[in-house]
Amino acid sequence: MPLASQQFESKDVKVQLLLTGGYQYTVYLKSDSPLLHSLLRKIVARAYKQDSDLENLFQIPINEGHSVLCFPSEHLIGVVTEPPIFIQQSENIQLQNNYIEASDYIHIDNFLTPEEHKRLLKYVLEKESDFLPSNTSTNDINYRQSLVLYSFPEFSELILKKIQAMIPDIISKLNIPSFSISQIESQLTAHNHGNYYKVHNDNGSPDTATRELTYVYYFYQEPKSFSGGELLIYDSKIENNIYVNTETFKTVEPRNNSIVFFLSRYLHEVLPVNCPSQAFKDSRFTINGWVRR
Ligand SMILES: O=C(O)CCC(=O)C(=O)O
Ligand SMILES: [Fe+2]
Repeated sequence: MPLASQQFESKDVKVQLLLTGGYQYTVYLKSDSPLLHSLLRKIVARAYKQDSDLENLFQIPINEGHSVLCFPSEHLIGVVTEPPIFIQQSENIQLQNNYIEASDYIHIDNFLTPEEHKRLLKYVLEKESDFLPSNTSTNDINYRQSLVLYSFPEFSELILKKIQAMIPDIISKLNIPSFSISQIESQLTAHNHGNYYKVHNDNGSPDTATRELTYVYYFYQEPKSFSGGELLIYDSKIENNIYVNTETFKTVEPRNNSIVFFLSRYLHEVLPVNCPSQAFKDSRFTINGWVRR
């Protein structure tokens, strides 16, 4: 049972146990504790009617270890966690410990026509003063450095239409279950000298949980005036029932006028960009976003 998280630091979680007969108990567990994961696995097993080799008896120390709460596992009907822990309901529900899932991506060149590409570059340079420093859902200032333009109506419609038309083919090439699209988000970014985005996934919080696919369209002015800025997409494995990245990854070169698609749950990062001129016009530009189910 993969849990949707990547930066899963060990921290306290308030866990309310809902038992048959209307009984409720609140316990505090570490987010990476095997007991918490057993409780969540039990809920998933119930949901998917997969009762297997899971624990039959829970014994949970309470009152600072002076008492123990025991109950048969079939009496557990739900858990309320604070902060929220979302269980990723994916096609990989049977992934086992030590199984390595190789990441996959589709990279397509010549996404825009030369004329559209030229127009987009001109547009972006005119909008330089509207770009804002980027942030992350955790507001960690050292996690991501780049500039973002959130509104670019002159281009977003064109891009979104093209992407929407490509999705059935992308789903088939990535060999993932089909889903109906509820929304396609987009933003425009500029990575200049020293900018980066550390390892993250794109759907690990409650408000991003329905993101299925990430796309990134790369464009820049020729001759290319930066190096670096490669996108690394990590392979994943399940460790203590949590998705974590392995040491292995695929490297995506941010080729001019190309677009890449991959699963939003994959861990990925943008390596630092080296742009000696530090001029905005020489940035590594992207239009990127997410296809939601
Ligand atoms: O710029 C890229 O290559 C990826 C950006 C990214 O991962 C994101 O914005 O979530
Ligand atoms: Fe991302």
